[in-house]
Amino acid sequence: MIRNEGVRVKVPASTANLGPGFDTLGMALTLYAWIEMKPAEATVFHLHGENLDGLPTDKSNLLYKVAQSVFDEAGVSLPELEITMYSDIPLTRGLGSSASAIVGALYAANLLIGSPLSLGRLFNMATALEHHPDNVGASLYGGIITAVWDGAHAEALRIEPPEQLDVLVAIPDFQLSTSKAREVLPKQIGMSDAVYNISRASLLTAALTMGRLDLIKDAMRDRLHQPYRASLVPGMGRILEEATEHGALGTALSGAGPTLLALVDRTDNQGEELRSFLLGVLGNEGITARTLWLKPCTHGVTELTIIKGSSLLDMIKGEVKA
Ligand SMILES: Nc1ncnc2c1ncn2[C@@H]1O[C@H](COP(=O)(O)OP(=O)(O)OP(=O)(O)O)[C@@H](O)[C@H]1O
Ligand SMILES: N[C@@H](CCO)C(=O)O
Repeated sequence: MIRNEGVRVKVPASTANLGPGFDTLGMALTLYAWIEMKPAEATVFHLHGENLDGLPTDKSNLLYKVAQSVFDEAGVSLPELEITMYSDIPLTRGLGSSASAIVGALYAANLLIGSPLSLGRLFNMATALEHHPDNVGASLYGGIITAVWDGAHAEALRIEPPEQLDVLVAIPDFQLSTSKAREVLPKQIGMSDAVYNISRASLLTAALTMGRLDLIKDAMRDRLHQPYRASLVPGMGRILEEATEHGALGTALSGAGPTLLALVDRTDNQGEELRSFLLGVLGNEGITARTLWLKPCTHGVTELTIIKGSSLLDMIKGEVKA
């Protein structure tokens, strides 16, 4: 059943590699992208907002290719689409823009043909495309995600985020592609670093599940990727070492960076000191950045009801954006 009137979805951004959980622990964030998809006579794109500047507006666009992979998987032919997107998620900054685009397009395309594919199947397809189950799992299911991927099959469990948890992100004014940030990683690591991370990833998962925010400081530390990526984000080393003295529960490089993320308990913290610390350290390195206060997003990608006569942009203007 093809829904000729089209479909609209809202998909959250995500942070991956939460602390020691490299390629494993992710969290959805209250920062969003919106996608509308309709069958059309000829393929056309409407990309709105500065975050989508420069992306292709033809069939080479990721959204189009992802939608076609859903139709192929379901045995449906729908070669021409009208795709509209608006995004508040900055591109190539470590906030999962590619994962949210993939998850949003998979979910919208599946809705458009009557939802023949299960969420689990969409999760597998998304992971095969993105290779990082923590990013796509968070955008798909919401909350905190612990995920594994063996190259063919992805599994994830969702953890409800502790209510008092807030997230402060400092987003530098430069882009850092995931592929470039992966090039600096070693091919092999030593047993002591493996144990260092596995123990902390386990502790962090349990601490977040049980609301033990006091354990985050020790549990957030990492030796698998952050030390190697420190030179790509000047100031990061100091932020990771010292932010807990300025009100953070713990800090991490968000995804492949360059965004830095701090978990915060706002019930006993006003946050301004931490914000100034992050901006000050980056500023000393000559890096301009902006900060956003976010929350963990408790829901994943969702369908929005289309009100006749109201465009996607009208609908977004009516929402309070993060
Ligand atoms: N809406 C979109 N439409 C088409 N392509 C997109 C869209 N969003 C992201 N992309 C593609 O994904 C690339 C960014 O992916 P990359 O993995 O490097 O960064 P990220 O997903 O923003 O951050 P991270 O994966 O570290 O969290 C963009 O350069 C672009 O090619
Ligand atoms: N886990 C990936 C993040 C991609 O979003 C990396 O750090 O390379």
